[in-house]
Amino acid sequence: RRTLLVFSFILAAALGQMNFTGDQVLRVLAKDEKQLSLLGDLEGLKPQKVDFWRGPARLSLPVDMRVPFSELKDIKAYLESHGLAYSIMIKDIQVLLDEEREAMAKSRRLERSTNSFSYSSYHTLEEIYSWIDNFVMEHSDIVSKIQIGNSFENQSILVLKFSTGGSRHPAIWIDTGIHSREWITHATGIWTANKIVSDYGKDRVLTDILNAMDIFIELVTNPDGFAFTHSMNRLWRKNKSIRPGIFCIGVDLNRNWKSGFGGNGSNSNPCSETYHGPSPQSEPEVAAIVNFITAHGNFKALISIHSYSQMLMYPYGRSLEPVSNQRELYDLAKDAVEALYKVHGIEYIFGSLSTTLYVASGITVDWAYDSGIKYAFSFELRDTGQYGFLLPATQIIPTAQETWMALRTIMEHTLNHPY
Ligand SMILES: CC(C)C[C@H](C(=O)O)[C@H](C)S
Ligand SMILES: [Zn+2]
Ligand SMILES: [Zn+2]
Repeated sequence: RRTLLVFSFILAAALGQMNFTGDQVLRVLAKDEKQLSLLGDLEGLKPQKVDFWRGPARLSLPVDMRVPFSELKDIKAYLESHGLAYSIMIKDIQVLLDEEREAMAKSRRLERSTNSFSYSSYHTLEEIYSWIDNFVMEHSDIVSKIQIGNSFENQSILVLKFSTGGSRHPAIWIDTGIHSREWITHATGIWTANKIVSDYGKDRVLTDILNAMDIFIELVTNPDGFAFTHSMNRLWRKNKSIRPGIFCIGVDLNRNWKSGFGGNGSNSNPCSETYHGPSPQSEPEVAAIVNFITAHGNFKALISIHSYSQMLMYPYGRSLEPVSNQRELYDLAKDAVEALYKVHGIEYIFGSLSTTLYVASGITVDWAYDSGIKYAFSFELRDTGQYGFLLPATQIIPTAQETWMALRTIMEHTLNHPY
């Protein structure tokens, strides 16, 4: 077994999988705005000096940043010279990556021998796409698969439709994996899809929802980036688009939407992790969703799932100005996080995006809200930084179970408050 493990690492190394040995995630607490902007100055440098896992937001929120081993000395000197206090959240990224890969290899062997899909493991793009085909075949009475477009690298972009009939039921949209490194979100989406077909006809609330509304789930919203996190760079966030004369790859798909495009909290530097792209909906992965939701014309709720931080937020991200139904969204978010807390005691904070996290422009939920979808939410799943994007697979099912109760609360409210 050890030899197999060693072999797979050698193979991965040979195939070019990036190595993060010695990389650390530092947690920095800025004392004042000056210090916060000093951190911001580290963003988008080439070669990359730091990779923000939780970007500079507000003074009360810590900044988490991965520092490549080669930059550690300089960055720590930079922080100390400016009196920026920091702690080491993760002292060697590669250790966690090795554990993650080992868990996946073990699970894959088990899945092969039992010919069953493990909902408590992470999977590759191919494994998820073949799960989708089996899942749709097994539950063809209620689930169908729709291809809404192709990614930049020509992967098909797939959406699961859950419907009990009717021509144009009011609909609910859920997307996971728009940021490819946020692996817990795809895994949560897959478990949620299975939960819907398992509970329909048993859970009164879900049955009422599905008898009156359709649910659409896009599990791999950034397929190119997701494939890249398996093949080359586990911490890749953006899509994989390339353009002549631009020397960094990828656009942040959560900054490429029309609403507030190019505003504060998005970056015009193509090397930045929050690069908004050349124009709104320039990315096929975003354009596919815009076209699909606009053509359907009857979506009543949209939920875009990210990680990490344990937050439930609603528009706006682009400005501090409250949306018209702010009170309702606040109360609904409160109900949802209470339902989530009851499952495993996990605490979420909630509120509008710009006031709870940071100002971010060109984001999914602002576009949804401005398109008339009054119930628009963005989740940040577990955890709060101990593992960050490298959340162990043992937490997949607990995370999905608690998230389901919040999703169900939002969907129930949407059903009971037609507009
Ligand atoms: C809704 C937004 C602001 C979520 C955030 C991001 O896209 O930066 C995630 C934490 S990655
Ligand atoms: Zn994200
Ligand atoms: Zn209500």
